[in-house]
Amino acid sequence: MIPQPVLRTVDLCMAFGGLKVTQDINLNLRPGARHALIGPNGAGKTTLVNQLTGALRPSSGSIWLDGADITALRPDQRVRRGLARTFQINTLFPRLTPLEAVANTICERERDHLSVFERRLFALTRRREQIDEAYVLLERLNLGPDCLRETRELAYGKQRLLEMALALAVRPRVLLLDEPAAGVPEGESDELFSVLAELPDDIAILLIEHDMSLVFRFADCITVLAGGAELVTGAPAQIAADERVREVYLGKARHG
Ligand SMILES: Nc1ncnc2c1ncn2[C@@H]1O[C@H](COP(=O)(O)OP(=O)(O)OP(=O)(O)O)[C@@H](O)[C@H]1O
Repeated sequence: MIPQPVLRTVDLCMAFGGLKVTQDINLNLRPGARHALIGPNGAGKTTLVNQLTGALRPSSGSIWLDGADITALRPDQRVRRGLARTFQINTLFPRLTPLEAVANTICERERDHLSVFERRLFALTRRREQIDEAYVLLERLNLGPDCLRETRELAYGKQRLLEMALALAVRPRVLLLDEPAAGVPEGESDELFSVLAELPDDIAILLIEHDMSLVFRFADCITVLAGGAELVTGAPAQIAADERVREVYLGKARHG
């Protein structure tokens, strides 16, 4: 039996004035998917991701997470339901250590499930468990040795890994990775790929990325956007062999 999609869009459309930037997008991510979203500059990838996260309200169509319509939910409500993202632009607190940042996020996640009375007690506990969980997560992302340094001292690639750790700390069902390789020096990109390859199997991942070598190594399914519309969705081999994709995208890709 084919599993139900964990994330689904139905005829999603977005227009800025007369400009249609997202046109009838029907995206399906099954649990554990490794799905990439590619397309030339201006194809509408960021606009689509912003609708998925709730930063932008679609003009029409709907977004479904685990069978529930989340189209009208705020970004924070979507995160609580298991939809997490990383950002293209670094949004970290420079003076916190990775351990503090991730442990704080884990505490927030735990507090969400508590009553007001329980929250007051939670504030009094020592939070050893959350710190241990944060450390295990940081180790998994190769950040163990850096976990007590201030974030601003970390190499750029390490900061991108920390963004991923923060998104994983909310225990998402779906993780949106918005150009994780952007700005990462070549020497650090292999580490990024090995971390991506080790992410938990039960999390569905939507990767938006210009680095074609990363996309084709990572994804088991690729959607190509062109002019705001879905050109084709398929397995990497199918996408690589598609003449239309070559024409609209691969020939012009920045890193392709
Ligand atoms: N707020 C806005 N108002 C008007 N037009 C917009 C707005 N945001 C995006 N656009 C337009 O929508 C189109 C798609 O932009 P978008 O940033 O989503 O593409 P992209 O595929 O993410 O591009 P890139 O790969 O360069 O990041 C572009 O033509 C852009 O100029």
